[in-house]
Amino acid sequence: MIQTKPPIYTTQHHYHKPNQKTMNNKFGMGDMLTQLGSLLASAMFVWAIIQQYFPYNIRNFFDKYSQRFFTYFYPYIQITFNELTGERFKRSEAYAAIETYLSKTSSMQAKRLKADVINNNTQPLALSMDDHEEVSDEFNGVKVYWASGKNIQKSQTISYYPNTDEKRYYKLTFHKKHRELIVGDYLNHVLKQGREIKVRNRLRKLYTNNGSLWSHVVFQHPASFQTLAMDPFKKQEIIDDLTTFSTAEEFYNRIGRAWKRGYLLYGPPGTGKSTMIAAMANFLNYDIYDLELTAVKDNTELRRLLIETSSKSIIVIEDIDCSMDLTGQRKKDTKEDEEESDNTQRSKQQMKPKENDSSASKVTLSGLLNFVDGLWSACGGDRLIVFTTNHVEKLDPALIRRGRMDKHIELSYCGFEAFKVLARNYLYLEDHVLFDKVRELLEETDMTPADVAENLMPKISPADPERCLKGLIDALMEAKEEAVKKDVLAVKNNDIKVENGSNGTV
Ligand SMILES: Nc1ncnc2c1ncn2[C@@H]1O[C@H](COP(=O)(O)OP(=O)(O)OP(=O)(O)O)[C@@H](O)[C@H]1O
Repeated sequence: MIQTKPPIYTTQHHYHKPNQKTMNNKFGMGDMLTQLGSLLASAMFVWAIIQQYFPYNIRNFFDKYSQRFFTYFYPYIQITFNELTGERFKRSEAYAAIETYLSKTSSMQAKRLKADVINNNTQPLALSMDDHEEVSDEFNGVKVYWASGKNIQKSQTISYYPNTDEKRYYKLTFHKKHRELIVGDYLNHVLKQGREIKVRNRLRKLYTNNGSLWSHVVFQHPASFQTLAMDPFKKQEIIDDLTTFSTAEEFYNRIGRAWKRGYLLYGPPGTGKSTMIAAMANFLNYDIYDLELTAVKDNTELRRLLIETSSKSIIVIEDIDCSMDLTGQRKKDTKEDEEESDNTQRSKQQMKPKENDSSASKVTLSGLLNFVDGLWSACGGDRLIVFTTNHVEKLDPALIRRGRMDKHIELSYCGFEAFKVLARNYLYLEDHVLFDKVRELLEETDMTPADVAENLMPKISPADPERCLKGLIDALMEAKEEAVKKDVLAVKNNDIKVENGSNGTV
């Protein structure tokens, strides 16, 4: 289908001369129409002169009436997408998606381009067309035109926002007979493609909250599922689950559920819970929102923070049992519980705000449940929420029931398969005569992947794998002896309690 370029009229200082041939074809070849065409062309010429040389208020006056006049004859439809929207002049998501979508076309067609560094390894520069440029695009054989523009408004007020007097926009022009296709399928295509390219190109961010405000740094963590030491079957199951989730937008729409998934990661300290979150973010190409609940004043602040999170992100609440009072359950903690908790747990408890502290967080379990179930679900886009804990048994069952925390993953002490991953990563070793000894010891004693990794860390350069393995074996034997000593001591203490008339339970 041959389509000619439409005459684009805008309220800007630039003017695209109409194509006379196009106009004649459109309205027939009769004399009268030819004359009408010339009249129209003359009118447009006068209008262009006014735009170029007349002061703002006169231009404004002419704009108002000329727009009405041209609309009558003009067979094209225009849609404007402004860059800044809303009260707080937030950058419009549609504008950003269009800019990204047009980047490739702009770099081929536009004469003046803008470049921005995106620090992406594969594509370091993002190109977009400069103001008052125009490019064409084709969709299902239909040609459309994108023009970039800028309105400069003389504002009387002092604004806190930078350059709010300059209002950029993209204007899409297409023939009115294609209205349905362009307004529906084409625009969906542009926004979807734009978002996808943006996600692929973006620098991912790690957000942390200071009270009710998010601040971010660039997220660059090298962890991946390849480097994560855990049982390969379990690992594959998680990878499959994430892949299914991230590509299931239509499925979630069809079954009428929000596109969300909750993960509960639990296990002793140093078993890789934080490392797994980083691997998940790298795998899915998602941002991370590391939510510090103890810094959140109340449920309202929590709601605000969560509403501000973007799609394609993982919202993480680490050590959930230490971050909040779980419906009074913690208040009922027995003395024994306190004795039981290990040093790490105790130090984390110290970080927890005191109950009579006026600055203490008033976020409640019900506030958190509301967020997991309702408010958060109302925000569009895909999001994962991940809770981590060292003490899964202390969590309120309501918080972690399926539907809220869909997948419960236990990260445990290092097994032989996990050790093999670490040996491959740290020492480039697939096999070694000492592996059997390591396997035997790992079956007999508990050592976290963090400790195993530390023992495999080469201490000299170039690395001596055998020396590292021997170091690990020594450490495992030491841990085994410690465990035996602890057991003996525990049995002795129990015996003493029994002698004193107590069966050891309080
Ligand atoms: N499964 C694992 N695979 C690879 N490395 C691991 C694994 N577990 C721990 N490590 C190593 O140990 C370090 C500490 O692990 P990580 O912080 O992920 O543990 P964690 O379970 O989140 O601990 P905590 O509960 O104390 O926060 C990591 O930097 C990583 O190098």
